Amino acid sequence: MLIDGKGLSKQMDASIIEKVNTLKSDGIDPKLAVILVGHDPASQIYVRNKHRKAKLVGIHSIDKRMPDDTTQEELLAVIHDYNRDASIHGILVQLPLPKQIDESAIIQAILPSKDVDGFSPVNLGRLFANSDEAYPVPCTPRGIMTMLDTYKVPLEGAHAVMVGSSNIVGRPLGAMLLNRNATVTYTHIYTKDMSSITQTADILIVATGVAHLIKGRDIKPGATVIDVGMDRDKAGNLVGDVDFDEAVKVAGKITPVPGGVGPMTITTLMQQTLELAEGKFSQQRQKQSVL
Ligand SMILES: Nc1nc2c(c(=O)[nH]1)N[C@@H](CN(C=O)c1ccc(C(=O)N[C@@H](CCC(=O)O)C(=O)O)cc1)CN2
Repeated sequence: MLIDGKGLSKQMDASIIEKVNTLKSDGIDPKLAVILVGHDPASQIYVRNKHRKAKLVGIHSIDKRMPDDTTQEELLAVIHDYNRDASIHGILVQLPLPKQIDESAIIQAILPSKDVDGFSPVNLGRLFANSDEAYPVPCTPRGIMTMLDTYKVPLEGAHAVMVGSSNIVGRPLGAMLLNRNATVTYTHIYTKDMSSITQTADILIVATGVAHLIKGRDIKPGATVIDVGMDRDKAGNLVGDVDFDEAVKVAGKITPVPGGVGPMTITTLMQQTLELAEGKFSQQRQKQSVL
């Protein structure tokens, strides 16, 4: 069965539009600030798509562009301005950043209460501690959890194997799955005999940036396969980290590339901007819902 991230994101958009309208009728205008430093071609596309989606759902978005040679101090000054601006509910800095800028210093400068990407150490700490508070979480992992729940993939007791342990996807997603009582194995570039581990996964999540790394033989029959990769094949086509033509014959459920995880990331960003504007994350001791 195909897990249709694109279709699901469209359904979610409709409900976000309704909630944004309700919020606006209460006098609150949800506002998202998106900061892009430099001219990375992929980042320019993702940022353009974020503004398009924001417009579609009625969220006001600020399109802040800064040149490639922006200094860390200049970027910090913009973040501090946005932190102080009460009309802005969510702030994100598109990653990756140019080399002269320390990514972690930038992420830490965003107020945790406006951290719509869920990357700040405060919010990640809450996630890894399985805190009872409500807090924003990284959008790609949350979008994947929404897909798993929507397609009724059992999590409790399932063996979830992460291939790739990035701060944006692998690590936080492993924590979310652990918080839902899955048995989580992280694998990475130093893992020995990776295939013997992936073959035991009930849920296999692949986020490595290596085109077609995972073949049919690496997958347990009937497993759910989530492909976070966005790579180019020799002909320049967009492909995933999973060899889809092989995997689809073995997997029980599988996400396509494109049209799987990517669209859910952007819709989840809108969902979290809305929730920040609603004040959901300022209510303490409210159990985090991943839906
Ligand atoms: N500040 C952030 N930076 C980055 C994040 C993030 O969540 N926050 N994630 C990625 C990039 N990203 C969002 O920013 C992103 C990547 C891809 C897609 C997407 O919709 N992909 C489509 C294909 C698009 C294409 O044709 O190229 C798909 O998979 O169908 C959305 C968001 C790194 N940086």
